[in-house]
Amino acid sequence: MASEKKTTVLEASEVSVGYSSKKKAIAIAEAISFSIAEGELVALVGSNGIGKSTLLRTLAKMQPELKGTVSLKGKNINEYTMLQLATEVSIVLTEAPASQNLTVLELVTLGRQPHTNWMGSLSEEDISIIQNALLVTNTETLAQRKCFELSDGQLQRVYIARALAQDTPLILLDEPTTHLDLYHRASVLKLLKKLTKETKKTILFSTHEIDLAIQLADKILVMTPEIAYFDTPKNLIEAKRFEVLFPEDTIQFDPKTGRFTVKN
Ligand SMILES: Nc1ncnc2c1ncn2[C@@H]1O[C@H](COP(=O)(O)OP(=O)(O)OP(=O)(O)O)[C@@H](O)[C@H]1O
Repeated sequence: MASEKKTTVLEASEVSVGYSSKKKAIAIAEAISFSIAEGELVALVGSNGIGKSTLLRTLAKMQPELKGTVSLKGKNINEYTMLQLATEVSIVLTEAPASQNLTVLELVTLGRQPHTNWMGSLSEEDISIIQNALLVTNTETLAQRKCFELSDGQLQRVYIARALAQDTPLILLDEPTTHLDLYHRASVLKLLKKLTKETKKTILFSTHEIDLAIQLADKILVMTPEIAYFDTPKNLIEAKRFEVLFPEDTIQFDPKTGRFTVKN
């Protein structure tokens, strides 16, 4: 049987990311290339400060790329207006938002903004999408609670619900499992996996949970100071790409278990 050709959703070609001041541009990570297909769950891993958040913000056009091209469904992201982009990409960042005073329902409803008319009134379809976002993230019982009352794990699910309410084909998440215990880390990642498989959404998330990413992600983008590797977990393990992530005198990667251990 011929294998189904998947549509490419997000592509980066020789992209450099970083920050520019008046005088000069400072590149944080360079020559990043990858191609992510519809329905794929992709993890972005690398040590602290390597540039994961900077890359995610660049992919969402929140800051310009320094070099190279980011394409969304075959079109350069710079050719999209911000409103067009808001119907294609949602991004969940780690910073605590100013919106903690909202109820869960209000925050998730905000996700519909790019789709509603200028008065912001909700159609039946909007309401049904919001209900579904609450349902699949298991947050419907929290709907009337204020966001500041929630635990980190509950809040993380609410942010995912808001991204789902935005109903974009591509979702970018910056460290969705920070501050969560092992059970909730695994549940959030399993939820992301389920969404990619059941709704064909494409999800790229940054994480320090490399062990879990190896088990759950279809592909992984491994950022190292020299180069970014992009492949399936199996191929990356075989090519020994995880060994270079941390100083080997402290942390060792075991290719048999796909886990890191502390070296005594
Ligand atoms: N607004 C900014 N201006 C200049 N440099 C910045 C800015 N924001 C971040 N940086 C620098 O860019 C580098 C990459 O930061 P970034 O937050 O992208 O890393 P990260 O891989 O997400 O790290 P972590 O795993 O710790 O969250 C860091 O050296 C950081 O100090």
